[in-house]
Amino acid sequence: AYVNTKVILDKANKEGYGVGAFNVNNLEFIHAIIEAGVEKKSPVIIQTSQGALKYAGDGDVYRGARLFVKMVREFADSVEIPVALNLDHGSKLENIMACIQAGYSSVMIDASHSPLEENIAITKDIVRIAHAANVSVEAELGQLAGIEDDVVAEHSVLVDPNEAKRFVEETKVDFLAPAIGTSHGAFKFKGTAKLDFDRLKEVKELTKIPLVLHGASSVVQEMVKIAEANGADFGGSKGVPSDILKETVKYGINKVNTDTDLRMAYIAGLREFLNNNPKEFDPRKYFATAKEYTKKVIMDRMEVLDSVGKI
Ligand SMILES: O=C(COP(=O)(O)O)NO
Ligand SMILES: [Ca+2]
Ligand code: NA
Ligand SMILES: [Zn+2]
Repeated sequence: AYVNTKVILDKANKEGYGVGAFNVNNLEFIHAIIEAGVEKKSPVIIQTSQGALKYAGDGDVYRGARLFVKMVREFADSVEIPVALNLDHGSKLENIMACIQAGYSSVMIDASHSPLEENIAITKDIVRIAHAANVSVEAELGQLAGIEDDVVAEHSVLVDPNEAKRFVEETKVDFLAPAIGTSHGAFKFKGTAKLDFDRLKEVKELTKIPLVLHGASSVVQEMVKIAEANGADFGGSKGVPSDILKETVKYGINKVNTDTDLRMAYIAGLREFLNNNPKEFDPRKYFATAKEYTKKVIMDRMEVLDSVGKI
């Protein structure tokens, strides 16, 4: 069933487990996510970046938003598990409005690189507009190192728990993404993975709402190795280990943003298939292994997050 993201995350918050929020750019990744959710009887959040709207709409973000709602709703309405569709890292009003108008379950307004007062003001406006259309809202406090669509942050700026309390009270935002040391992509840590659990615990204590972990991919080495055995060069890649991910869920993370792990699995399957099947040119064949590997890492993640059976 197609649901509001709040339905999925309020339950996860109440019962203390995590739900994967999986990024997609095309139909094939939607297949992997839905199949994994059905097999594991797990809720799923499917999400698209602003770039995905442009990509799927072939340059038109309004068309992209409508297309994703139609594709996701079609699958969601044909399965029992709860499925939500979220705009990830919305920063431009045009993309946020396109998604609200198209019927997304939720939108993220990411103004975390702006001063606090500005982030509060913008988020307040989006919450008012989105709630009027029964769409829930995610916002972010602090900054992840690395690149977010069009914003480059040299280093991460960790969340201030007291700012988080004020932010949630003033904006009435539904979900909050506190920066606690992760970053996007496949190269998250130079040395050992270390997140600021104390800040996370404080943010949860002070806000009580569902929290979101960005940059949460583990960079599954099994997939990295298959990709590298078939020509990829992902040297130095490192993500959030599963045991650390479990700790973040224990301390209050409920939405776990996962993009890189799906990309790694997909490219591993694609490279392996293409190298082993020089005569094949049917996309339904050469995308099959890629989907299977992607579905596998999603199902494994549902076990780690403890969202299995939670429908
Ligand atoms: O935060 C993410 C995804 O992070 P990863 O690169 O770790 O998958 N999307 O908003
Ligand atoms: Ca941000
Ligand atoms: Na998001
Ligand atoms: Zn993110």
